[in-house]
Amino acid sequence: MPVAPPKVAEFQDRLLSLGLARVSEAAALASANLIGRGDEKAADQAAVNAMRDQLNLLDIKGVVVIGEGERDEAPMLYIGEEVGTGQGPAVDIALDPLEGTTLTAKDMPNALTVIAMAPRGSLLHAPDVYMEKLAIGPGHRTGTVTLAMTPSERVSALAAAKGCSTNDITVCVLERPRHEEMIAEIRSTGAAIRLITDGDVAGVMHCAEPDLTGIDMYMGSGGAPEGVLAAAALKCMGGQFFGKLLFRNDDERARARKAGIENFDRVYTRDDLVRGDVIFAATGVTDGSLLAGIKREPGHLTTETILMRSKTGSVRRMNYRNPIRR
Ligand SMILES: O=P(O)(O)OC[C@H]1O[C@](O)(COP(=O)(O)O)[C@@H](O)[C@@H]1O
Ligand SMILES: [Mn+2]
Repeated sequence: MPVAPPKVAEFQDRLLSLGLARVSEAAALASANLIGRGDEKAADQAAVNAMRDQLNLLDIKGVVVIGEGERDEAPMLYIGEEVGTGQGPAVDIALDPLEGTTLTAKDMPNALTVIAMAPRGSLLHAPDVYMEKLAIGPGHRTGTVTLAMTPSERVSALAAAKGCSTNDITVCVLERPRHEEMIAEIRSTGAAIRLITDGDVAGVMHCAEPDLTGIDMYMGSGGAPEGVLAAAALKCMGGQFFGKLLFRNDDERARARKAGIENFDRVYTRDDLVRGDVIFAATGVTDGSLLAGIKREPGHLTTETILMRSKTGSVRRMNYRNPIRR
């Protein structure tokens, strides 16, 4: 008689998502004492340690596919690290224990802890290279804007889709010398630009809630790992995302090949980066337009976490009060 294959535990996203919120909360709480202390490395390390400890308590057979770096350069939460108790569904994990290390060290807005989880094999193994990104919120026809359009064409196309003037569009862009030309071109349309110094996962997420954040579109290059995390967030919140990997040298191309990337010119859509259901949690570290940062009150710290599931489109906001034990 043929032996029945072992039962594969299902991706129980309803239950797992609650565990995921604790993971992002723990990372944020661990970085609390390092907000505004000018030490990016210490803040990141604290978040990494806490995130890893909490992740290892979850009943999953997890593999980090977007993590702190390659195994030889990141001792913890490196790409390929197995996490969880090993009892449970096989999942891919994408994480950034502190997205905005500099924002945290300088106590500037929109630093987050971020983690996403999906069935094994469904998240793109993005190498640590740059990615050209473009995002808009929900409610628009696919291809309303594309990476093939020039920045000014994208602004005009989105304004036409929204039935407003280009003057009414706000684009979020990372303030970098490499973006100077793009910024000038966006400005030539009359659109406003919200420049951010770091944190493009939050930048992209802002597009999903334009009424709350005032941001309609995100464009420019940033980390490819952050691109996968942003796509996971938009898959839950709604919205379009396009990304193309950018290579500066052969070393970066070799990294991509190692990660299994074959087509270097491919434009990835949101659903190419995240190919199935995903759950996503982010906790505010410093105050931002989407999430409140960690608050220090007598005797406790409080956090705000956004917890989302793409299967249902459910978005939960959770406040957590963590007693300070002495
Ligand atoms: O600073 P660069 O090289 O332009 O890279 C941009 C990337 O760095 C960040 O601003 C900050 O990321 P970390 O805090 O995780 O290092 C990302 O949001 C963004 O994708
Ligand atoms: Mn980051």
